[in-house]
Parts: sequence; structure tokens; C-alpha cells
Amino acid sequence: MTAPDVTIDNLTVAFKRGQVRALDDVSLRLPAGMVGLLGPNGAGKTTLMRVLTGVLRPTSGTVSVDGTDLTSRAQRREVKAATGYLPQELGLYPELTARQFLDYMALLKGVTDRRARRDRVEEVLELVALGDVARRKKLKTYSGGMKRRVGIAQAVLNDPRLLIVDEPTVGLDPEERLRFRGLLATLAGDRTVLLSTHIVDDIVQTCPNVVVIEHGNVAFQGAIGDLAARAEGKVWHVAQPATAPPPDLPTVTVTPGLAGTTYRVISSRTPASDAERVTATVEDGYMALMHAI
Ligand SMILES: Nc1ncnc2c1ncn2[C@@H]1O[C@H](COP(=O)(O)OP(=O)(O)OP(=O)(O)O)[C@@H](O)[C@H]1O
Repeated sequence: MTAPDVTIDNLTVAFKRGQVRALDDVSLRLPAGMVGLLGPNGAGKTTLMRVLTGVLRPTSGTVSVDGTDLTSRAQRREVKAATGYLPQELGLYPELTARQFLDYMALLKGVTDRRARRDRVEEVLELVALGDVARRKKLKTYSGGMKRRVGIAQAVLNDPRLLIVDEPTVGLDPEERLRFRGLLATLAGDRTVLLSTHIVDDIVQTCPNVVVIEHGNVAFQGAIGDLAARAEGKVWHVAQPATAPPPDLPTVTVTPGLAGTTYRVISSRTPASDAERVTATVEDGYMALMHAI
């Protein structure tokens, strides 16, 4: 497999007869490997993912994976083959085992040959490390992390070039979260995995590249280190003897201590005479971007 080429050009998605522009003339190039997708609520992330999975047709613009135009009705079959999707809420059938469920999903995806289906289901179960349990147990007995792994297994049944994963670690305990992150990184290889999440740490730990969407526009696309660099020189620790925050400055963290509270704030100017400048993180970069500082 060569590195996939995911290209989005001048993508606009309008709702309500054009009154709402969920995406407004968005152009992006998604490289192979893991790409984080960040943005505040209502920014347009879900709309972008729905277009990329072929569920939603854009108002204008083009999206292609290895030359397959995802917005074309004529290429529907190719679109299905090119993309895999793990939505936030994937309906699993509680009375089925993972294997039975995946067999059914493979059938829906057009694998009609029984033996081919069985082989592929075994492969993906192996890939997500669910082999043994899946043989015996019904899905209703699975933990959150195991269910998420079944979700990923169904999304990669067709070995897609572009895998889209929406808020996958919400509700997982810390250990399950780490395991799941590891699984996504393994799957990335030379495909593109687009990971949408509000958990910046998930992106910091797994994604070399990141896209930030705000109000339907691309606010940032590039290397994760460059997003952090966006805030370099503008991150301060301000200690307050009382618990009143420094006025009007975006606050990244608040750390209570014996001598008072320390606020981590973003500011292009020294916010207080005793403020200490500190190294910027990705979260700081995101905050600086959102507040146009
Ligand atoms: N079917 C629709 N009809 C009308 N407006 C819509 C529709 N779908 C999305 N929108 C609007 O488009 C904008 C972008 O929505 P979208 O769901 O893509 O945001 P999001 O970034 O995924 O948000 P969240 O993080 O909360 O899931 C919002 O203003 C939303 O209200």
C-alpha cells in the first residue's frame, strides 16, 4: 500500500437554505498516519467527517481519496471501499458475539463469500486483540474499551485507506484509553486515521499532524509542534494570593496551592509584574489560536 492521498478542496456545506454554513470553503490535505481533528462544539467537525464517509453530500467542493471522488454518486462503491468510520454512538447488537456481529457487518459491506468473510473477521479480531473473548461472549457483557475495539474492527473490515474515528476514548477508564490509543497508532501505518476528539492529550500522544476547525473554517493545519509553537512566549504562570483570576485572560489551568492559586494564562504582554513565562504546550497553542492571541 502506498501512502493515501486525501485531498479536500473548497468544501462548503450549507444548511437551512444557506443560512448556516457548517463548512465554508475548506481546503485540506491529510497526510498518511494519524491526524488529530480539534475544534470547539459546533465548529463543523462532524459535518466534515460525514462528508468524508460519503454520508453527506457537500453543497460545493471536492473530496478525494487516491483519486476517488467521495462526493460522486457514481463512485459510491469505491467510496465505501476507501473509508471506514467509527461514529460516537455505534449500535451494537447486544445478543450477538463480536464474531457474529462482524460477520453480519462484513455481509452488509458486500463480502458475500462465507469463507472470505470468516477469514476477514478472524483477521480483524486478531488485529484488535479480541480473539478469545469474542468467541464466547455476547456483546452486552463487554467493557467500554472492548466495545470500542469491536467498533474499530467493523470500521477496518474493508481495509480502508482513510479511517475516521469520532471521540473514541470518551467514557473509557485510563488504562482502556491508553490501550485504545495504542491500537489506533498501530492501525495508522500507511493509511490516514482522522481522530476527532476534545481530549487534547489523546492527540498529543498519537498524532504528528493536526487540523483545527473553527466556525466552519480551517484555523490551523500542520505539525503538532507548530500548534504548540503558536503560543510560545505567550504562556505565563500568574500567582494570586486570593482566588480571583487575572482579568480577561484565557486561562488554561488553575492550580491551587498553599500560598495561593497559580493561573496558567495566555497573553501577548506580561500579565503581572511577578508573572513567570513558561514553555508552551499544544493545549496552550490551541487556546492562543481560539482567542486569536
Ligand atoms: N443537519 C443540520 N441542519 C442544520 N444545521 C446543522 C446541521 N448539521 C449541523 N448543523 C450546524 O452546523 C454547525 C456545525 O455542526 P457540527 O455538528 O459539524 O459541529 P461539531 O464541530 O461536530 O460540533 P460538536 O463538537 O459539538 O460535535 C453547527 O452550527 C450546527 O448547528
